[in-house]
Order: sequence, then C-alpha cells, then structure tokens
Amino acid sequence: MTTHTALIVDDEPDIRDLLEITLSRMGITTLTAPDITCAKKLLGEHKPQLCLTDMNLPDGNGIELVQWIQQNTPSTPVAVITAYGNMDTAIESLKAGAFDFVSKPVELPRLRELVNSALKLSEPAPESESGPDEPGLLLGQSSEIKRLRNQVRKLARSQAPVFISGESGSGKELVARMIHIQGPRRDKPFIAVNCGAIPSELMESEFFGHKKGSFTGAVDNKDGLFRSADGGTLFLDEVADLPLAMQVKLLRAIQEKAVRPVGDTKEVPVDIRVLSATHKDLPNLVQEGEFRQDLFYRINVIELAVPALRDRPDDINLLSGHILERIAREYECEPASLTREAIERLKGYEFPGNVRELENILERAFTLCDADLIGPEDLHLGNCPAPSGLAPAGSTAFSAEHEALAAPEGEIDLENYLETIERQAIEKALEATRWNKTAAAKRLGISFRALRYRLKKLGME
Ligand SMILES: Nc1ncnc2c1ncn2[C@@H]1O[C@H](COP(=O)(O)OP(=O)(O)OP(=O)(O)O)[C@@H](O)[C@H]1O
Repeated sequence: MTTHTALIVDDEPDIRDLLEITLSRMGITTLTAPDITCAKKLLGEHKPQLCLTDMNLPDGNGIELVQWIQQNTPSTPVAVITAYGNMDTAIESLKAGAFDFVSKPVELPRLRELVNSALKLSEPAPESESGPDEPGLLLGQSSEIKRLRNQVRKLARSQAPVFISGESGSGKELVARMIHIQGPRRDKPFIAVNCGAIPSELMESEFFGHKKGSFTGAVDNKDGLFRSADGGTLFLDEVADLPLAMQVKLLRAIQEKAVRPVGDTKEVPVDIRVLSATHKDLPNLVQEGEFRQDLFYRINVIELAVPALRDRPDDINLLSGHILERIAREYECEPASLTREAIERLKGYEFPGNVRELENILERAFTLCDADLIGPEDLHLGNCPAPSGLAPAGSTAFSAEHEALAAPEGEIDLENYLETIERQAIEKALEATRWNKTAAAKRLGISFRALRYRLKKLGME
C-alpha cells in the first residue's frame, strides 16, 4: 500500500495538532510547518501529495504559497483554510490555483472529503487520458482546441466552479464532461441539467428534491438533482435561463453545500462540484439585472471559453471524419468521405450552430448522397441550412404526384403533423412496391440510404 504524505502549514500549534491527528487517522503521514519559508523547504524536499495551508502566516499569506506551488511543485494539490464566511478569500485562492478550500472551524467530515479528493489526484489517470495531449472526446488539432484541452486537464484537478462560455453547439457540455472524467470525481455521477427546460414551478423540487406528500403530485420522496450528483459534478447548462427566485436558492445551496428538500425541515449536506454554461452574454445579463451578480461571482470563479468552429477551420476535416465514421457505425454501412471541394466548402462556412450543425449537415449529406462520396452539392449549405431530418428541396417527387394537402386549421404541432405525412407517404410507397425498398425510394424521389434513414428515424424498420 502506498503511503501518502501531507504538509500542514499553520502557525497555531493547536490547529496543526488537530489536523495532524485527523490525517494520521486516515493513514496519512504528516509534515508540519509554522510559516511559508519552512513550508517551501519541506515541499521541495518531500513533494507531498497534499498541502493544507492557513491564510494568515507570520511571513506572508496562504495565497502566496498557493502561487509558489503552482510555479515550483505543481503536482502537489494545495487547499487553503479560510476564515468562516470569507468567500472572497476562498475564490481568490481557487483562482490562484488552489484545488479546494475549507472554512474554519474545520468540520472533520468536510476535511476528510477534501483530503480524499486530493489523494485521488495523485493516482494515475485512466490509460486513455494519460498522454500529454490525448484528445479523448474533445477532438481537434488546432492550437485553439489544444489550448482548451490543456486548460481542461488543469481544471479537472481543481474543485473550483468553472463557467464555460461559447456559442451554441460548440462543445460546452463535452468540455464539462471532460473536466469531470479527468478529475477525482470521475467515479461519481456527472449530472447535466438544462436550466431552461424545467418549468419554473417544478424547479425547486427538481433541484433539491421533495418529501412525499409535500404538494399535489409528490407521490414519493424525490432526491433531486443536487443529491443525485452527490460526490460528483452538477452541470448547469443554460444557467442564464434560471428565474431570479431560483437563482437565490441556488446560490444558497452552493454556498452552504446543503439543500433542503421541499416539505422538509432539515438541510441535507451535499458534496458537488458545480460547472455551468450558457451561450448567452452572462456579464451583460448581470448588468441588466436579469442575473444575480452574487451568483455569477460564485459560479464564474474560473471562465473557460470554447472557440467557435468557424475560428478553427483546420479541425473540420478531422471532426468530419469522426462524425462520418460514427454515422456509418449507427447505420451499419461503410463510412462516406468528403470530396476536397466539399471540405473547402465546409471550411468557408459560418457554422452558426457549430459542431452540432456540422453533425447535422453530414448526417443529412450521408443519407442523401448515392455513392459513398459527399460533394459540395450534397451539403446543402444555403444561406440558411435546413435542420437535420427535414427533406431537401429536391425530394418532393411523392407529394408532386398528389394534390396539395390542406393545412389543418387552428393550433397544430408542426413536427408531429409533418411526421405523420412523411410516415403515410413512405407506407404508401412501400405498399405499392411490395416492400421493395429500392423501388419505394425511387418512387419517393429519394436515395435508398435516405429511405433507410427515414425508416429508422420514424421507427418503421
Ligand atoms: N471538439 C469536439 N470533438 C468532438 N465532438 C464535439 C466537439 N465539440 C462538440 N462536439 C459534439 O458536438 C455536439 C454539441 O456539443 P455540446 O452539446 O457539448 O455543445 P454545447 O455547446 O453544450 O451546445 P448547447 O449550447 O446547445 O448546449 C455534441 O454531439 C458533441 O459531442
């Protein structure tokens, strides 16, 4: 069994003793230093697996030591002990590179959690992520994406809240997942929640859970997202869409590291790392009073910007290759490839919907191209690209055979309505051709692959 060593830096002998006893009981060898000078010496000599430092030391402050460690012994995770309620210092230390903080008076269960997280950081990362620039899920070879991967790897070691900014579909959720799976919480849940998709009246119960019978419809106890993510990471996507009333409650839960389920009188402690994202301009929403400054300050300890796809056109070829391979696996056929002209066309395209739009464009092109080669015309990159799954302008042969359909009166669900028409048209064509798919596709004026794609999408296989 490997023994771990921790360095405790505090000028008060009583606190040093308390921390030493707690850590020793966890099987950890301890070193102690009363000041920064002594701490630096011990760090250099012993390279401990954890450093725990007080803020006020006789020859400087804890943040200086955090900064020194980032420069000189960056493999040692350092946590600071802050005065109770001093959030500013805690945030400053996280920004300086501390992986976590604990406030005074030190609660022992919280200290143990922190120590366990720190020790996990010294365990080797899983094989696939151990290379110096192993792409993992975040593909790309442009300098922008390499820099992002590097930042992700560093931030994975910290417990600091990270705010991920970037355009829609640029990969914010993927970045959040990468931070989680490369960090010490990787064995615990990663829970992503789209804050804009929860009805406001259900929000509190969705986030914090509820007790059975606390309101009509609460037929059972419910944990809620915070408790489901306990020990792991909660990713608040589209955080700008949180109503103001909920922002207050969220801030409280994050600060107190505890939640009170609806209908309960007691608070339940939770240990989660909060990551958040939005494609909206959050600082601007703060200025306009639509997002609380205190919550913004709390979740935006470190900001990570995901570059737009148009700003890294050199990644388009690589990403396209991976996407086409994935699609081919899904449809169990050979992957298609792009002609040189198609790649150039993609490189010059704006991609307002970023990587997600590239996925949609390629999926559509794949189903519509006849050979396994996608040319620029198969991409259908007009000024306004059609969303995935909708037929392009050329595939109206079937409806041309028929009289124009009368649009229904009043409110309709357009998606469902179109799907019904599509299903009926395909069924008719299949019946007319005795379920010969090649003939049915011809009759519908679409490629064989496009028919297969639609059958799969509509669950008609
Ligand atoms: N660098 C990348 N390598 C591989 N796949 C990527 C990359 N970036 C994004 N993707 C893929 O693009 C799609 C959109 O990514 P993701 O959902 O993370 O974007 P987002 O910024 O969170 O979107 P939204 O703003 O809509 O929430 C996903 O399928 C994701 O796997």
